[in-house]
Amino acid sequence: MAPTGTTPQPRPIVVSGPSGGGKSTMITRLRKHYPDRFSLSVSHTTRAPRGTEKNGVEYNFVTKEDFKKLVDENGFIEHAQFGSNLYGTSVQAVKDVAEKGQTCVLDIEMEGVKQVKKTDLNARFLFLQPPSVEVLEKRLRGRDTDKEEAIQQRLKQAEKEVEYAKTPGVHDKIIVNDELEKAWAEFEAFCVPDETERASRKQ
Ligand SMILES: Nc1ncnc2c1ncn2[C@@H]1O[C@H](COP(=O)(O)OP(=O)(O)OP(=O)(O)O)[C@@H](O)[C@H]1O
Repeated sequence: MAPTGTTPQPRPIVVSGPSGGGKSTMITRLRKHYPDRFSLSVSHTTRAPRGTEKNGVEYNFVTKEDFKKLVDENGFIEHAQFGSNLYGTSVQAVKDVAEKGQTCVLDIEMEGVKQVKKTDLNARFLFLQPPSVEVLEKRLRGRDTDKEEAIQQRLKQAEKEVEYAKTPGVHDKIIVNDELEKAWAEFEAFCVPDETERASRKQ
């Protein structure tokens, strides 16, 4: 149910951490157990809708002109170009989730975290840290999704992410993703602080 009157809107949760740190693993699990409570934001794109895709559902479909205008207005948390198309997560898209009474979960990298901190989103910040560079490398290889060059690049970027995460006050919670079940329990407790609610989650 959408919040009314003085009911505070759910605060977005920003999940960051090195690529391969386990963000997708945790967020997928969270959404499976709490499908009505958590939601992802709808991204903007300048590519054309495909098939049955609807504006505002799969994406917010916009023109290049409108996209660039929003960039100039600092309306994006993150944006990037893939091929000839632009994609981005807007501040408003995150607010839209909160306005529906759901907690928006954002999976973003360091620069995005800094950007969120400049907004009025009042987010909570969680950092997923791999136990070591060696373990991270093993997981990235085990995932079998990246070429060698991409793995090396991700490991280099990981060092920067971990360094930034050491800045006092940047994150509300740092979880070392060593043993999956232990990390999940900490992750779940941060996202759903209420024990009773956790006890009645969907299986
Ligand atoms: N605690 C864990 N123990 C062992 N393997 C794990 C653990 N957590 C995640 N993994 C595995 O590590 C790999 C990377 O995890 P995942 O894809 O969730 O990372 P990510 O942070 O979402 O990465 P990206 O930012 O690149 O999307 C996956 O194959 C996942 O199954």
